[in-house]
Amino acid sequence: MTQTLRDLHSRKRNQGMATTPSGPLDNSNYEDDSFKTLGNTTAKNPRIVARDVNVFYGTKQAINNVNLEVGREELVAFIGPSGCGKSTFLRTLNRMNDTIDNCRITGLIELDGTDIYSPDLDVVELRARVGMVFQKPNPFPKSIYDNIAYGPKIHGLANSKAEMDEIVEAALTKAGLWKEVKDRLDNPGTGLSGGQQQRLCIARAIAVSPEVILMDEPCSALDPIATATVEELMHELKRDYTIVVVTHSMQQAARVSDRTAYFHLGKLIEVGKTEDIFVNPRHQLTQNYLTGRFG
Ligand SMILES: Nc1ncnc2c1ncn2[C@@H]1O[C@H](COP(=O)(O)OP(=O)(O)OP(=O)(O)O)[C@@H](O)[C@H]1O
Repeated sequence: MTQTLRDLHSRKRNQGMATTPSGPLDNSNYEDDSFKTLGNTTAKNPRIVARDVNVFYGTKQAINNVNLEVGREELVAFIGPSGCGKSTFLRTLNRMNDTIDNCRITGLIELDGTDIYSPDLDVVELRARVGMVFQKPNPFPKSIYDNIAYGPKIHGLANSKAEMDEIVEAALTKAGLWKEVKDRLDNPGTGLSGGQQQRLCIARAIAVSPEVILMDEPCSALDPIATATVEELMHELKRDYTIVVVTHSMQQAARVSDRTAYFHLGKLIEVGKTEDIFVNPRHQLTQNYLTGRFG
């Protein structure tokens, strides 16, 4: 069942509570070195653990001392004003920032207890375990079948054509696309609609059996109907995968996520159950963002 902002607020009203925060908001200055993220940054049974993470582009600091855990079978949304560091932090989780020349990261990020920045870690394998879906659907200029088969081929996941067929069908089925494309697997992936292309990219990530799927504004190039389909899919997928999604849409965060993390100028200001963040934000900055006072 998806939840909407209206659901969250009406549930609150039905409980006889105001929809404005019940307690005084915290105004602590996030620029102070002593500032600590409000809310519970830990997760039961964490799959991802980030400790004291800082990210620099040259001399500019984009992420400042972020601590966060993400649990298995959990969908966490990153929200916050443009430029606050959501995408930068997301990219630290599968070392996509490695591709940016002047980017430097300090701190610790673990996936299932393994330091992903360890020098002997295989980054290609890491990016299969932590897949990524981007803002703009980016299918390869290949057939629908080959888009999915590409990763499993590289990672040697199939011993025969029959096994590869099974992987392709399973990934497309999980991404809710099989029925729509099963009769045209040889057609180019780029010929699909925007929403279908995005589901193809999700299927491509799934095909290499990841543990985590990172999504960077996955619906921002999609129309509302394609967005709804992808959001439904996110709901389905969180049963099997840990998902972290960056979104500019507060409605989307409210609809799909279990926990929400609010970033502001490189700091993780507040994190908590999505319902709590939306109905009872604890920091003034979070409330300002949620009520549209900035961002
Ligand atoms: N490759 C880069 N080189 C230098 N600075 C960068 C680079 N990428 C991002 N930044 C800067 O780092 C800060 C965080 O950017 P980031 O893209 O992570 O924010 P964001 O919250 O995802 O923004 P948006 O919502 O607009 O996508 C910004 O000040 C941005 O200008």
